[in-house]
Amino acid sequence: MQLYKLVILKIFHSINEFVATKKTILTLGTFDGVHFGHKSILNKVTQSTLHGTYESVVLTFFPHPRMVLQGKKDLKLLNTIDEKKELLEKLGVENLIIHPFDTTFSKLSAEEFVRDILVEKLKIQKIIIGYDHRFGSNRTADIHDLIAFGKTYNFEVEQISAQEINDISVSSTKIRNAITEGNIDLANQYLEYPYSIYGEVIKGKQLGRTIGFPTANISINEAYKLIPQKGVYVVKSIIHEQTVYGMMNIGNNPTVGGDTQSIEVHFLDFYNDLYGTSLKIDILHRLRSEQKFENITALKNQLATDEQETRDYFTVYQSLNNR
Ligand SMILES: Cc1cc2nc3c(=O)[nH]c(=O)nc-3n(C[C@H](O)[C@H](O)[C@H](O)COP(=O)(O)O)c2cc1C
Ligand SMILES: Nc1ncnc2c1ncn2[C@@H]1O[C@H](COP(=O)(O)OP(=O)(O)O)[C@@H](O)[C@H]1O
Repeated sequence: MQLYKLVILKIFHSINEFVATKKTILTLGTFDGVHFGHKSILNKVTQSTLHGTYESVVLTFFPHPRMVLQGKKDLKLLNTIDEKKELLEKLGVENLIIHPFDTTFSKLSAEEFVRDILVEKLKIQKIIIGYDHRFGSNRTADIHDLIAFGKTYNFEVEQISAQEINDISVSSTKIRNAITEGNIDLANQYLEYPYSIYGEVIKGKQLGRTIGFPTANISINEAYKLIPQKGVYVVKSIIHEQTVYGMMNIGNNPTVGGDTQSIEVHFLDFYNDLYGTSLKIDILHRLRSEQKFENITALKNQLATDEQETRDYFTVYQSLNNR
């Protein structure tokens, strides 16, 4: 049985901010999605610190090294930093260091990184890391070097096997691809939680209310957040502590001549003003692709059908979740 310690995750925005009070058990990585594969590594870290002799640390970099070193500004990720914080806290991680990756940092030699950062600053007792991890400027050092440094500087290295690494990288990519293709059910299976978006409700064209389907237009702050394929989805949210169900469209609203992409949710049996509210929207299931209708009446008819399908979905969903 897996034991968990209730922790409040401490966040550090740089390695320099972190002050170790005990020796640490550390892992290093992006952990995009914090899916089932990542959880097996993170559980190794938290289980090793369960008895309080050591403290757990996850070291991650933001911006993502690929954004900095390869100029990949269009890199899209499953989790925003805030989402990742929440997911790591649930797993019982005690410390998260989000270090700003920059070119100066990337120029540290392997030995400087190990000696000055891992040993001196982060006080590692053990590092849990993939067998293929490379580090130091130009990625010169590998796991064998790390094990050798461990003997010099007195820390343990626990390797994650090729099989486990393969599962993890395949699934992060698989989940991103599934979401890009609109296959949200598959993505959610891999994630073991519903993929979600988070943003503020902003003003739209004020058209929704005139056709009987007001929609909260969601504005997402993080340009790097992966948005699912255009289309209509069944969603769930919590508004003022109440669970609300809804249907969401991601698209350009071609029927009303839209050219920019919007994300809008019509909540069922809900009648309040939401402008300025921040909402987390859990995306549960895809209903259909976005279509250009002949006229507004045809769009309205389709929305009524979508509403019925959404209600049917939640009838089954509730009976499964109340068992
Ligand atoms: C569940 C749902 C499905 C939708 N599907 C379509 C669609 O297939 N084609 C389309 O042009 N617009 C679609 N819309 C968008 C409507 O055109 C949009 O809600 C309306 O233009 C109101 O926009 P507003 O909130 O900016 O006033 C959909 C909206 C919702 C909530
Ligand atoms: N059931 C509902 N679902 C979504 N928004 C609702 C609902 N009822 C009221 N609202 C409010 O109405 C607004 C949407 O109305 P709408 O006419 O579509 O305007 P806009 O184009 O500005 O989104 C939402 O932002 C929210 O404040």
